[in-house]
Amino acid sequence: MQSLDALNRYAIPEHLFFRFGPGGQIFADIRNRSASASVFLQGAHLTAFQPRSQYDPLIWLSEKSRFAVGKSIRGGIPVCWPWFGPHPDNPQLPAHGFARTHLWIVSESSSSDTSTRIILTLEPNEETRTQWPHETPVSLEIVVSETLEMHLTTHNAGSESVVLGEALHTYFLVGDIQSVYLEGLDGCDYLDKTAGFARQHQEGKLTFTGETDRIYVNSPSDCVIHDPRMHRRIRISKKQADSTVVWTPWADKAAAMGDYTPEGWRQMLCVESANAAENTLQLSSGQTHTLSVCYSAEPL
Ligand SMILES: O=P(O)(O)OC[C@H]1O[C@@H](O)[C@H](O)[C@@H](O)[C@@H]1O
Repeated sequence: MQSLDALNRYAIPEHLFFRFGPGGQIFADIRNRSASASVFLQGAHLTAFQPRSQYDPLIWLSEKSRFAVGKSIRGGIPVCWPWFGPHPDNPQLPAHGFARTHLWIVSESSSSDTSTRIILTLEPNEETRTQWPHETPVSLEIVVSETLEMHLTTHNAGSESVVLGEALHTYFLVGDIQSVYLEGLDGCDYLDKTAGFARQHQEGKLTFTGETDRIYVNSPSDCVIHDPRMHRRIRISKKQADSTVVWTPWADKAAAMGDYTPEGWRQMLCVESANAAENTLQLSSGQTHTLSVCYSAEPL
């Protein structure tokens, strides 16, 4: 674990500070003329992002989120890696992989008045090798400006190819889940987890009237959340991410999860940029892959 002293090498006056947050966990506190953000070292987990032009944050964080060692934070942008959902062969291993519950290290930072960049890295270690016996260092570059950019890069430094699943599991803040709609998935097939992974076909825009849990495959286009209550659209532009996971738990599931307030689920929608299901990657020895996403808000 990097000490606060070691981390302070990457601090930048006026733009990037390292602080202790809830649960005694260290996070990067980022601010510049365009935006502010928080990124926890456990999981390289961004928990807040707000452009200064916006009255409200773009990213949702549960008021009941746990901030505990080895527990994923509810909300923000968990990094699902190196598998998405349950492990393909071993149900004992944690859902969505281990990257979101391990400590990452900070390896670079830079800033101008309007844009701050931080890179966090997770190297293979004794603990990760018990779950994933592969030499695949991973890094997450985060650029905080009027937009939020994320680049998740995996390098296969081992001698054999690996099968990799991944997602930036982004929780967006919305005015009311029942009044938003999502565009960008028209014509795509999806696997519906609420119906035993039945394969379905999307026609038109997506609205929300109950629990929704879908992996849209072969869906590289921009997705746009239209939010009349917040008078904005959120655009999600991705590269090298062929799947889009759309998830909202609704009341009963949220209540069963233990880290939602009773009404919290109404104000979130997950649109996850992923390589999952049939878009899972095969990374050959020596190969590097980067999944990139840019999030921006536009007035309605
Ligand atoms: O509770 P977790 O592990 O953070 O997962 C939340 C949700 O994440 C979504 O990506 C999955 O499709 C859902 O099935 C899952 O419930």
